[in-house]
Amino acid sequence: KIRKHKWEVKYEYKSHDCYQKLAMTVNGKTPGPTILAQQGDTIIVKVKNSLLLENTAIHWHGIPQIGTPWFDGIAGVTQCPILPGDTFTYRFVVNRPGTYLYHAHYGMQRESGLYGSIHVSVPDGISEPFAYDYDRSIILNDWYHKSTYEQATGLSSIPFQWVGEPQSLLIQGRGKFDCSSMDAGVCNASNQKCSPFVMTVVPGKTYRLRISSMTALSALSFQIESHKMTIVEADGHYVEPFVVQNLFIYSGETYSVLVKADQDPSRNYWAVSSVVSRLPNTTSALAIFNYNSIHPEKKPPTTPHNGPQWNDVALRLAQSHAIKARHGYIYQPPKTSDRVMVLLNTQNTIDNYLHWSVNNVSYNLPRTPYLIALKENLSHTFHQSSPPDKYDIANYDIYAVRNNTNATSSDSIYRLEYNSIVDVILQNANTMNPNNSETHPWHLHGHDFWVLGYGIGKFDMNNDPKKYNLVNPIMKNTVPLHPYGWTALRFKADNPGVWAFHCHIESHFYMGMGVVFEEGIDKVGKLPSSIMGCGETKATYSP
Ligand SMILES: O=C1O[C@H]([C@@H](O)CO)C(O)=C1O
Repeated sequence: KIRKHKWEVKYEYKSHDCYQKLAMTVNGKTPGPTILAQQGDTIIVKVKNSLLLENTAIHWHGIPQIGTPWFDGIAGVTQCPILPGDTFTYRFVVNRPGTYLYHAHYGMQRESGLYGSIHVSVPDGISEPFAYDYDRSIILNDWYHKSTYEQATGLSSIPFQWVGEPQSLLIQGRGKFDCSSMDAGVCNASNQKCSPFVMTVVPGKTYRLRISSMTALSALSFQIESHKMTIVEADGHYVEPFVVQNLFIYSGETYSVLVKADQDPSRNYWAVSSVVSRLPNTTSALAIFNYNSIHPEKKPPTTPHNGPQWNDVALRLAQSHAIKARHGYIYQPPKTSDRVMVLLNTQNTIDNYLHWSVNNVSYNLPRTPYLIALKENLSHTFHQSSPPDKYDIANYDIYAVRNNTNATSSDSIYRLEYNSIVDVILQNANTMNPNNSETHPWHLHGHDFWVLGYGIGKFDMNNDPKKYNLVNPIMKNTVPLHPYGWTALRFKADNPGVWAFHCHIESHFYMGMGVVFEEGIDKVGKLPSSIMGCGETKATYSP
Protein backbone atom coordinates (compact mmCIF):
# COMPACT_ATOMS: atom_id res chain seq x y z
CA LYS A 1 0.00 0.00 0.00
CA ILE A 2 1.09 3.55 -0.63
CA ARG A 3 0.55 5.99 2.23
CA LYS A 4 0.71 9.64 1.23
CA HIS A 5 1.21 12.53 3.63
CA LYS A 6 1.34 16.24 2.97
CA TRP A 7 3.22 18.18 5.59
CA GLU A 8 3.81 21.84 6.17
CA VAL A 9 6.68 22.63 8.53
CA LYS A 10 6.62 25.99 10.27
CA TYR A 11 7.26 27.86 13.50
CA GLU A 12 4.34 28.61 15.77
CA TYR A 13 4.02 29.96 19.28
CA LYS A 14 3.44 27.06 21.65
CA SER A 15 3.26 26.72 25.42
CA HIS A 16 4.29 23.10 25.95
CA ASP A 17 5.44 23.70 29.51
CA CYS A 18 3.27 26.85 30.02
CA TYR A 19 6.16 29.06 28.81
CA GLN A 20 5.47 30.51 25.39
CA LYS A 21 8.13 30.03 22.74
CA LEU A 22 8.48 29.29 19.07
CA ALA A 23 8.19 25.60 18.27
CA MET A 24 8.67 23.83 14.98
CA THR A 25 5.45 22.13 13.95
CA VAL A 26 4.19 19.68 11.34
CA ASN A 27 0.71 20.69 10.20
CA GLY A 28 0.42 22.81 13.33
CA LYS A 29 1.39 20.07 15.75
CA THR A 30 4.35 19.01 17.85
CA PRO A 31 4.75 16.11 18.39
CA GLY A 32 3.78 15.85 14.74
CA PRO A 33 1.24 13.43 13.28
CA THR A 34 1.89 9.71 13.80
CA ILE A 35 2.64 7.82 10.60
CA LEU A 36 0.69 4.55 10.61
CA ALA A 37 1.72 1.87 8.16
CA GLN A 38 2.01 -1.85 7.60
CA GLN A 39 5.20 -3.74 6.84
CA GLY A 40 6.03 -3.40 3.14
CA ASP A 41 4.10 -0.15 2.65
CA THR A 42 5.57 2.77 0.77
CA ILE A 43 5.45 6.05 2.65
CA ILE A 44 5.38 9.27 0.66
CA VAL A 45 5.78 12.49 2.60
CA LYS A 46 5.63 15.76 0.73
CA VAL A 47 7.28 18.32 2.99
CA LYS A 48 6.77 22.02 2.44
CA ASN A 49 9.31 24.12 4.28
CA SER A 50 7.41 27.16 5.57
CA LEU A 51 10.04 28.10 8.18
CA LEU A 52 10.60 31.43 6.42
CA LEU A 53 14.29 31.75 7.32
CA GLU A 54 15.57 28.24 7.96
CA ASN A 55 16.52 25.15 5.99
CA THR A 56 15.39 21.74 7.13
CA ALA A 57 15.68 17.99 6.43
CA ILE A 58 13.76 15.10 7.99
CA HIS A 59 15.27 11.81 9.14
CA TRP A 60 13.22 8.60 9.40
CA HIS A 61 14.82 7.16 12.49
CA GLY A 62 15.10 3.36 12.46
CA ILE A 63 14.00 2.98 8.83
CA PRO A 64 17.04 1.57 6.94
CA GLN A 65 16.16 3.15 3.56
CA ILE A 66 17.15 0.06 1.61
CA GLY A 67 17.45 1.16 -2.02
CA THR A 68 16.68 4.80 -1.14
CA PRO A 69 19.79 6.02 0.76
CA TRP A 70 19.13 9.52 -0.60
CA PHE A 71 15.96 9.79 1.55
CA ASP A 72 17.63 9.18 4.93
CA GLY A 73 17.15 12.89 5.56
CA ILE A 74 20.43 14.05 7.05
CA ALA A 75 21.51 17.30 5.49
CA GLY A 76 25.17 17.19 4.41
CA VAL A 77 25.33 13.39 4.34
CA THR A 78 22.52 12.22 2.07
CA GLN A 79 20.90 15.37 0.72
CA CYS A 80 21.03 19.12 0.42
CA PRO A 81 18.80 20.87 2.95
CA ILE A 82 15.29 21.87 1.93
CA LEU A 83 15.28 25.64 1.41
CA PRO A 84 12.58 27.90 2.86
CA GLY A 85 9.61 27.89 0.50
CA ASP A 86 10.69 24.66 -1.21
CA THR A 87 8.86 21.35 -1.19
CA PHE A 88 10.73 18.04 -0.98
CA THR A 89 9.18 14.60 -1.33
CA TYR A 90 10.49 11.64 0.67
CA ARG A 91 9.53 8.21 -0.57
CA PHE A 92 10.62 5.01 1.16
CA VAL A 93 9.51 1.52 2.16
CA VAL A 94 8.97 0.48 5.78
CA ASN A 95 10.50 -2.98 5.70
CA ARG A 96 9.92 -4.14 9.29
CA PRO A 97 7.15 -3.90 11.86
CA GLY A 98 7.81 -1.89 15.00
CA THR A 99 8.01 1.54 16.56
CA TYR A 100 10.14 4.18 14.86
CA LEU A 101 10.50 7.94 14.84
CA TYR A 102 10.99 10.88 12.56
CA HIS A 103 12.68 14.16 13.35
CA ALA A 104 14.49 17.13 11.86
CA HIS A 105 18.17 16.42 11.14
CA TYR A 106 19.61 19.81 10.33
CA GLY A 107 21.91 21.47 12.87
CA MET A 108 20.26 21.24 16.28
CA GLN A 109 16.80 21.72 14.84
CA ARG A 110 15.24 18.57 16.32
CA GLU A 111 15.06 20.20 19.73
CA SER A 112 12.79 22.93 18.32
CA GLY A 113 9.99 20.37 18.21
CA LEU A 114 9.97 18.69 14.80
CA TYR A 115 9.48 15.06 15.77
CA GLY A 116 6.89 12.29 15.77
CA SER A 117 6.23 8.53 15.72
CA ILE A 118 6.07 5.90 13.01
CA HIS A 119 4.14 2.73 13.83
CA VAL A 120 4.53 -0.17 11.45
CA SER A 121 2.17 -3.10 11.94
CA VAL A 122 2.82 -6.73 11.04
CA PRO A 123 1.59 -8.09 7.68
CA ASP A 124 -1.93 -9.52 7.44
CA GLY A 125 -2.12 -13.05 8.79
CA ILE A 126 0.94 -12.66 11.03
CA SER A 127 0.39 -12.25 14.74
CA GLU A 128 2.66 -10.68 17.26
CA PRO A 129 4.13 -12.77 20.08
CA PHE A 130 2.16 -10.94 22.79
CA ALA A 131 -1.43 -9.88 23.33
CA TYR A 132 -2.92 -6.54 24.25
CA ASP A 133 -6.26 -4.78 24.04
CA TYR A 134 -5.16 -1.29 23.04
CA ASP A 135 -2.18 0.32 21.35
CA ARG A 136 -1.07 3.75 22.66
CA SER A 137 2.05 5.82 22.32
CA ILE A 138 3.86 8.60 24.08
CA ILE A 139 7.01 10.47 23.19
CA LEU A 140 9.18 11.73 26.02
CA ASN A 141 11.22 14.85 25.49
CA ASP A 142 13.13 17.60 27.20
CA TRP A 143 12.51 21.24 26.46
CA TYR A 144 14.65 24.37 26.38
CA HIS A 145 13.44 27.96 26.40
CA LYS A 146 16.38 29.31 24.40
CA SER A 147 16.22 28.93 20.66
CA THR A 148 18.45 26.42 18.90
CA TYR A 149 20.33 29.42 17.40
CA GLU A 150 21.27 30.72 20.81
CA GLN A 151 22.33 27.29 21.94
CA ALA A 152 24.39 26.50 18.85
CA THR A 153 26.04 29.91 18.94
CA GLY A 154 26.99 29.41 22.59
CA LEU A 155 28.53 26.03 21.82
CA SER A 156 30.67 27.49 19.07
CA SER A 157 31.81 30.55 21.01
CA ILE A 158 34.85 31.46 23.10
CA PRO A 159 34.23 31.30 25.97
CA PHE A 160 32.15 28.18 25.45
CA GLN A 161 28.57 28.48 26.65
CA TRP A 162 27.07 25.16 27.57
CA VAL A 163 23.33 24.66 26.83
CA GLY A 164 22.78 23.59 30.44
CA GLU A 165 20.04 21.36 31.75
CA PRO A 166 16.63 21.68 30.04
CA GLN A 167 13.95 23.89 31.56
CA SER A 168 11.33 21.12 31.45
CA LEU A 169 10.60 17.56 30.57
CA LEU A 170 7.63 16.81 28.34
CA ILE A 171 5.38 13.77 28.15
CA GLN A 172 3.62 13.72 24.78
CA GLY A 173 4.38 17.42 24.37
CA ARG A 174 3.23 18.52 27.82
CA GLY A 175 5.23 19.68 30.82
CA LYS A 176 5.06 22.26 33.58
CA PHE A 177 7.56 25.04 34.12
CA ASP A 178 7.33 27.03 37.33
CA CYS A 179 5.84 30.30 36.05
CA SER A 180 5.49 31.94 39.47
CA SER A 181 8.08 34.64 38.87
CA MET A 182 7.10 35.34 35.29
CA ASP A 183 4.69 37.56 33.44
CA ALA A 184 1.43 35.66 32.71
CA GLY A 185 1.64 36.74 29.08
CA VAL A 186 4.83 34.70 28.72
CA CYS A 187 4.30 31.89 31.18
CA ASN A 188 0.83 31.02 32.40
CA ALA A 189 0.47 28.00 34.66
CA SER A 190 -3.29 27.82 34.12
CA ASN A 191 -2.98 27.53 30.35
CA GLN A 192 -4.91 24.40 29.31
CA LYS A 193 -2.22 23.68 26.70
CA CYS A 194 0.17 22.69 29.46
CA SER A 195 -2.18 20.62 31.57
CA PRO A 196 -0.77 17.13 32.06
CA PHE A 197 -1.11 14.51 29.37
CA VAL A 198 -3.86 12.04 30.30
CA MET A 199 -3.86 8.38 29.35
CA THR A 200 -7.31 6.93 30.02
CA VAL A 201 -7.59 3.21 30.68
CA VAL A 202 -10.35 0.66 31.16
CA PRO A 203 -9.93 -1.50 34.28
CA GLY A 204 -8.66 -4.99 33.51
CA LYS A 205 -7.43 -4.17 30.00
CA THR A 206 -3.85 -4.52 28.79
CA TYR A 207 -2.19 -1.66 26.97
CA ARG A 208 0.72 -1.78 24.61
CA LEU A 209 2.40 1.49 25.37
CA ARG A 210 4.98 2.60 22.83
CA ILE A 211 7.43 4.83 24.63
CA SER A 212 10.05 6.80 22.70
CA SER A 213 12.60 9.39 23.68
CA MET A 214 13.42 12.42 21.56
CA THR A 215 15.39 14.30 24.19
CA ALA A 216 18.04 16.81 23.21
CA LEU A 217 20.18 15.92 26.22
CA SER A 218 18.52 13.98 29.00
CA ALA A 219 18.54 10.28 29.77
CA LEU A 220 15.23 9.44 31.40
CA SER A 221 13.51 7.08 33.75
CA PHE A 222 9.80 6.58 33.13
CA GLN A 223 7.37 4.89 35.46
CA ILE A 224 3.67 4.55 36.15
CA GLU A 225 2.84 4.53 39.83
CA SER A 226 1.88 1.07 41.17
CA HIS A 227 1.85 -0.47 37.67
CA LYS A 228 4.50 -2.83 36.44
CA MET A 229 5.66 -2.68 32.82
CA THR A 230 6.66 -5.68 30.73
CA ILE A 231 9.18 -4.71 28.06
CA VAL A 232 8.37 -6.52 24.78
CA GLU A 233 9.91 -4.46 21.98
CA ALA A 234 13.01 -2.32 21.59
CA ASP A 235 13.83 -0.30 18.43
CA GLY A 236 11.52 -2.50 16.32
CA HIS A 237 12.75 -5.87 17.64
CA TYR A 238 10.92 -8.23 19.97
CA VAL A 239 12.48 -8.55 23.39
CA GLU A 240 12.41 -11.60 25.65
CA PRO A 241 9.79 -10.14 28.02
CA PHE A 242 10.96 -8.78 31.35
CA VAL A 243 9.21 -6.79 34.01
CA VAL A 244 10.38 -3.42 35.29
CA GLN A 245 9.10 -0.82 37.69
CA ASN A 246 10.77 1.95 35.72
CA LEU A 247 12.06 2.09 32.17
CA PHE A 248 15.41 3.75 31.46
CA ILE A 249 15.25 5.30 28.02
CA TYR A 250 17.90 7.19 26.07
CA SER A 251 17.42 9.69 23.27
CA GLY A 252 16.56 7.94 20.01
CA GLU A 253 15.33 4.71 21.61
CA THR A 254 11.85 3.26 21.27
CA TYR A 255 10.25 0.60 23.47
CA SER A 256 6.90 -1.13 23.71
CA VAL A 257 5.80 -2.12 27.18
CA LEU A 258 2.66 -3.96 28.24
CA VAL A 259 0.78 -2.38 31.12
CA LYS A 260 -2.29 -3.96 32.69
CA ALA A 261 -4.81 -1.63 34.30
CA ASP A 262 -5.02 -3.88 37.33
CA GLN A 263 -4.94 -1.45 40.26
CA ASP A 264 -7.69 0.16 42.35
CA PRO A 265 -9.88 1.82 39.67
CA SER A 266 -11.36 4.38 42.07
CA ARG A 267 -8.43 6.77 41.68
CA ASN A 268 -5.87 8.04 39.16
CA TYR A 269 -2.09 7.39 39.16
CA TRP A 270 0.97 9.44 38.29
CA ALA A 271 3.13 8.64 35.31
CA VAL A 272 6.52 10.25 35.85
CA SER A 273 9.48 11.03 33.59
CA SER A 274 12.66 12.05 35.39
CA VAL A 275 16.29 12.81 34.54
CA VAL A 276 18.98 10.25 35.21
CA SER A 277 22.72 10.13 34.45
CA ARG A 278 23.28 13.89 34.85
CA LEU A 279 22.79 15.80 38.10
CA PRO A 280 19.15 16.78 37.57
CA ASN A 281 18.23 20.43 37.53
CA THR A 282 14.90 19.87 35.80
CA THR A 283 11.62 19.03 37.49
CA SER A 284 10.16 15.65 36.57
CA ALA A 285 7.26 15.64 34.13
CA LEU A 286 3.92 14.27 35.28
CA ALA A 287 1.12 12.67 33.28
CA ILE A 288 -2.09 11.14 34.59
CA PHE A 289 -2.81 7.45 34.23
CA ASN A 290 -6.58 7.76 34.38
CA TYR A 291 -9.04 4.98 35.20
CA ASN A 292 -12.05 5.70 33.03
CA SER A 293 -14.65 6.15 35.75
CA ILE A 294 -12.57 8.93 37.37
CA HIS A 295 -12.36 12.51 36.12
CA PRO A 296 -9.30 12.69 33.84
CA GLU A 297 -7.90 15.74 35.57
CA LYS A 298 -8.42 14.50 39.12
CA LYS A 299 -5.01 14.53 40.77
CA PRO A 300 -3.83 11.23 42.21
CA PRO A 301 -3.92 11.30 46.03
CA THR A 302 -0.21 10.43 46.32
CA THR A 303 3.07 12.28 45.97
CA PRO A 304 4.72 11.50 42.62
CA HIS A 305 7.76 9.26 42.80
CA ASN A 306 11.13 10.93 42.22
CA GLY A 307 12.58 8.16 40.10
CA PRO A 308 15.81 6.27 40.81
CA GLN A 309 19.07 7.86 41.93
CA TRP A 310 20.41 9.86 39.00
CA ASN A 311 23.95 8.50 39.38
CA ASP A 312 23.15 4.82 39.90
CA VAL A 313 24.97 3.54 36.82
CA ALA A 314 24.71 -0.10 37.97
CA LEU A 315 20.92 0.03 37.82
CA ARG A 316 20.98 1.35 34.26
CA LEU A 317 23.63 -1.09 33.18
CA ALA A 318 21.48 -3.90 34.58
CA GLN A 319 18.59 -2.93 32.29
CA SER A 320 20.97 -2.78 29.30
CA HIS A 321 22.18 -6.30 30.14
CA ALA A 322 18.62 -7.58 30.58
CA ILE A 323 17.51 -6.77 27.03
CA LYS A 324 17.72 -9.95 24.93
CA ALA A 325 16.20 -10.92 21.61
CA ARG A 326 12.94 -12.79 22.01
CA HIS A 327 13.03 -16.55 21.67
CA GLY A 328 11.78 -17.45 18.18
CA TYR A 329 12.74 -14.01 16.82
CA ILE A 330 16.50 -14.19 17.17
CA TYR A 331 18.61 -12.97 14.27
CA GLN A 332 21.82 -14.90 14.73
CA PRO A 333 24.88 -12.66 14.53
CA PRO A 334 27.89 -13.79 12.49
CA LYS A 335 30.40 -15.47 14.83
CA THR A 336 33.33 -13.32 13.75
CA SER A 337 33.93 -9.97 12.14
CA ASP A 338 36.13 -8.67 9.34
CA ARG A 339 37.08 -5.36 10.93
CA VAL A 340 37.20 -4.11 14.51
CA MET A 341 37.04 -0.43 15.36
CA VAL A 342 37.53 0.90 18.85
CA LEU A 343 36.14 4.40 19.10
CA LEU A 344 37.28 6.52 22.03
CA ASN A 345 34.79 9.20 23.10
CA THR A 346 36.46 12.29 24.55
CA GLN A 347 36.07 16.00 24.89
CA ASN A 348 38.88 18.08 23.41
CA THR A 349 39.77 21.66 22.79
CA ILE A 350 40.69 22.57 19.24
CA ASP A 351 41.84 26.17 18.76
CA ASN A 352 40.31 26.85 22.17
CA TYR A 353 36.86 25.68 21.10
CA LEU A 354 35.36 22.80 23.08
CA HIS A 355 34.54 19.74 20.99
CA TRP A 356 33.72 16.08 21.29
CA SER A 357 35.99 13.73 19.40
CA VAL A 358 36.10 10.13 18.32
CA ASN A 359 39.66 8.78 18.28
CA ASN A 360 40.80 12.39 18.47
CA VAL A 361 38.88 13.47 15.39
CA SER A 362 36.02 15.89 15.89
CA TYR A 363 33.50 15.42 13.14
CA ASN A 364 32.11 18.24 11.02
CA LEU A 365 29.66 18.06 8.13
CA PRO A 366 30.81 18.95 4.61
CA ARG A 367 29.11 21.51 2.37
CA THR A 368 28.55 18.95 -0.35
CA PRO A 369 26.63 15.84 0.81
CA TYR A 370 28.84 12.73 0.66
CA LEU A 371 26.33 10.66 -1.23
CA ILE A 372 26.38 13.12 -4.10
CA ALA A 373 30.13 13.77 -3.85
CA LEU A 374 30.90 10.05 -4.08
CA LYS A 375 28.50 9.30 -6.92
CA GLU A 376 29.41 12.36 -8.96
CA ASN A 377 33.19 12.14 -8.42
CA LEU A 378 33.45 15.31 -6.36
CA SER A 379 35.95 13.70 -4.04
CA HIS A 380 37.84 16.96 -3.44
CA THR A 381 34.84 18.18 -1.42
CA PHE A 382 35.85 16.27 1.73
CA HIS A 383 39.01 14.93 3.41
CA GLN A 384 40.01 11.74 1.67
CA SER A 385 42.11 10.16 4.40
CA SER A 386 40.26 7.77 6.67
CA PRO A 387 39.93 8.52 10.40
CA PRO A 388 41.72 5.99 12.66
CA ASP A 389 40.13 2.62 13.50
CA LYS A 390 41.70 2.62 16.94
CA TYR A 391 43.07 4.96 19.57
CA ASP A 392 46.23 4.53 21.63
CA ILE A 393 44.64 1.76 23.67
CA ALA A 394 47.74 0.78 25.64
CA ASN A 395 48.58 4.24 26.90
CA TYR A 396 45.33 6.14 27.25
CA ASP A 397 43.96 6.53 30.78
CA ILE A 398 40.17 6.71 30.43
CA TYR A 399 39.86 8.09 33.98
CA ALA A 400 42.14 11.09 33.43
CA VAL A 401 41.33 14.57 32.18
CA ARG A 402 43.33 14.83 28.98
CA ASN A 403 43.66 17.86 26.82
CA ASN A 404 44.45 15.94 23.67
CA THR A 405 45.94 18.95 22.02
CA ASN A 406 46.60 16.84 18.93
CA ALA A 407 42.87 16.47 18.18
CA THR A 408 41.70 17.69 14.80
CA SER A 409 38.41 18.55 13.12
CA SER A 410 37.57 16.65 9.96
CA ASP A 411 34.81 15.59 7.61
CA SER A 412 36.65 12.37 6.70
CA ILE A 413 34.68 9.10 6.57
CA TYR A 414 35.21 5.38 7.11
CA ARG A 415 34.88 3.33 3.94
CA LEU A 416 33.60 -0.17 4.66
CA GLU A 417 33.92 -3.15 2.40
CA TYR A 418 30.49 -4.01 1.05
CA ASN A 419 28.91 -6.97 2.89
CA SER A 420 31.71 -7.08 5.46
CA ILE A 421 31.02 -7.63 9.15
CA VAL A 422 32.09 -4.70 11.27
CA ASP A 423 32.57 -4.57 15.05
CA VAL A 424 32.45 -1.22 16.76
CA ILE A 425 33.52 -0.90 20.36
CA LEU A 426 32.54 2.41 21.82
CA GLN A 427 34.89 3.36 24.65
CA ASN A 428 33.85 6.05 27.09
CA ALA A 429 36.31 8.19 29.05
CA ASN A 430 36.61 11.19 31.30
CA THR A 431 35.41 14.57 30.02
CA MET A 432 37.44 17.78 30.46
CA ASN A 433 35.98 18.00 33.97
CA PRO A 434 37.63 15.86 36.67
CA ASN A 435 35.74 12.74 37.77
CA ASN A 436 33.13 13.09 35.08
CA SER A 437 32.04 10.74 32.33
CA GLU A 438 28.63 11.00 30.68
CA THR A 439 26.07 8.74 29.01
CA HIS A 440 25.97 8.83 25.20
CA PRO A 441 23.19 7.23 23.17
CA TRP A 442 24.78 6.22 19.85
CA HIS A 443 22.50 5.95 16.82
CA LEU A 444 23.37 4.22 13.55
CA HIS A 445 21.64 5.23 10.34
CA GLY A 446 20.79 2.65 7.67
CA HIS A 447 21.21 -0.48 9.82
CA ASP A 448 20.28 -2.35 12.93
CA PHE A 449 23.26 -3.72 14.84
CA TRP A 450 23.65 -6.58 17.28
CA VAL A 451 24.44 -5.45 20.79
CA LEU A 452 27.17 -7.88 21.83
CA GLY A 453 28.00 -6.52 25.25
CA TYR A 454 28.45 -3.73 27.74
CA GLY A 455 31.02 -3.21 30.44
CA ILE A 456 32.48 -0.64 32.76
CA GLY A 457 36.15 0.34 32.51
CA LYS A 458 38.54 -0.05 29.65
CA PHE A 459 37.61 -2.62 27.05
CA ASP A 460 39.97 -5.61 27.22
CA MET A 461 40.74 -6.64 23.63
CA ASN A 462 41.83 -10.12 24.70
CA ASN A 463 39.17 -11.13 27.18
CA ASP A 464 36.02 -9.06 26.71
CA PRO A 465 35.22 -10.43 23.21
CA LYS A 466 35.07 -13.90 24.77
CA LYS A 467 32.12 -12.70 26.84
CA TYR A 468 30.11 -11.40 23.88
CA ASN A 469 26.53 -12.54 23.70
CA LEU A 470 26.39 -14.37 20.36
CA VAL A 471 23.37 -16.43 21.41
CA ASN A 472 20.48 -14.01 21.67
CA PRO A 473 21.72 -10.42 21.32
CA ILE A 474 19.06 -7.81 20.63
CA MET A 475 19.29 -5.80 17.44
CA LYS A 476 18.85 -2.06 17.86
CA ASN A 477 19.58 1.21 16.11
CA THR A 478 20.38 3.24 19.24
CA VAL A 479 22.34 2.09 22.26
CA PRO A 480 23.68 3.72 25.41
CA LEU A 481 27.37 4.05 26.19
CA HIS A 482 27.49 4.22 29.98
CA PRO A 483 29.86 6.46 31.99
CA TYR A 484 33.46 5.12 31.91
CA GLY A 485 32.03 2.10 30.09
CA TRP A 486 32.21 0.35 26.76
CA THR A 487 29.53 -0.97 24.41
CA ALA A 488 30.27 -3.51 21.67
CA LEU A 489 28.23 -3.71 18.45
CA ARG A 490 28.35 -5.78 15.28
CA PHE A 491 26.69 -4.99 11.96
CA LYS A 492 26.78 -6.06 8.36
CA ALA A 493 27.76 -3.35 5.88
CA ASP A 494 25.14 -4.50 3.40
CA ASN A 495 23.18 -1.33 2.69
CA PRO A 496 24.71 0.67 -0.18
CA GLY A 497 24.91 4.30 0.83
CA VAL A 498 26.47 6.74 3.27
CA TRP A 499 25.38 6.47 6.88
CA ALA A 500 26.00 8.56 9.95
CA PHE A 501 26.72 7.00 13.34
CA HIS A 502 26.56 9.56 16.12
CA CYS A 503 25.69 10.52 19.64
CA HIS A 504 21.97 11.35 19.66
CA ILE A 505 22.46 14.23 22.09
CA GLU A 506 21.84 17.31 19.91
CA SER A 507 24.66 19.40 21.32
CA HIS A 508 27.15 16.51 21.27
CA PHE A 509 26.73 15.70 17.57
CA TYR A 510 26.89 19.41 16.86
CA MET A 511 30.18 19.49 18.81
CA GLY A 512 31.62 16.69 16.68
CA MET A 513 30.56 13.43 18.30
CA GLY A 514 29.97 11.29 15.26
CA VAL A 515 31.44 9.38 12.37
CA VAL A 516 30.22 8.49 8.87
CA PHE A 517 30.38 5.12 7.10
CA GLU A 518 30.27 4.51 3.35
CA GLU A 519 29.58 1.09 1.86
CA GLY A 520 28.76 -0.21 -1.61
CA ILE A 521 28.60 3.23 -3.17
CA ASP A 522 28.92 1.69 -6.65
CA LYS A 523 25.65 -0.16 -6.00
CA VAL A 524 23.69 3.00 -5.24
CA GLY A 525 21.15 3.72 -7.98
CA LYS A 526 20.64 6.99 -9.84
CA LEU A 527 20.33 9.86 -7.39
CA PRO A 528 17.16 11.93 -7.56
CA SER A 529 17.85 15.50 -8.62
CA SER A 530 15.72 16.76 -5.71
CA ILE A 531 18.60 16.11 -3.26
CA MET A 532 20.98 18.41 -5.18
CA GLY A 533 21.42 22.14 -5.09
CA CYS A 534 24.02 22.93 -2.41
CA GLY A 535 27.82 23.07 -2.25
CA GLU A 536 29.37 21.77 -5.43
CA THR A 537 26.30 19.77 -6.40
CA LYS A 538 24.91 22.81 -8.15
CA ALA A 539 27.15 21.98 -11.08
CA THR A 540 25.71 18.47 -11.42
CA TYR A 541 22.09 19.46 -11.00
CA SER A 542 20.03 18.74 -14.09
CA PRO A 543 16.28 18.93 -13.52
O1 LIG B 1 29.23 18.67 26.13
C1 LIG B 1 29.15 19.04 27.28
O2 LIG B 1 29.76 20.16 27.78
C2 LIG B 1 29.39 20.28 29.17
C3 LIG B 1 30.59 20.32 30.06
O3 LIG B 1 31.34 19.13 29.91
C4 LIG B 1 31.49 21.48 29.75
O4 LIG B 1 31.02 22.62 30.34
C5 LIG B 1 28.57 19.10 29.42
O5 LIG B 1 28.05 18.81 30.57
C6 LIG B 1 28.42 18.40 28.29
O6 LIG B 1 27.72 17.29 28.17
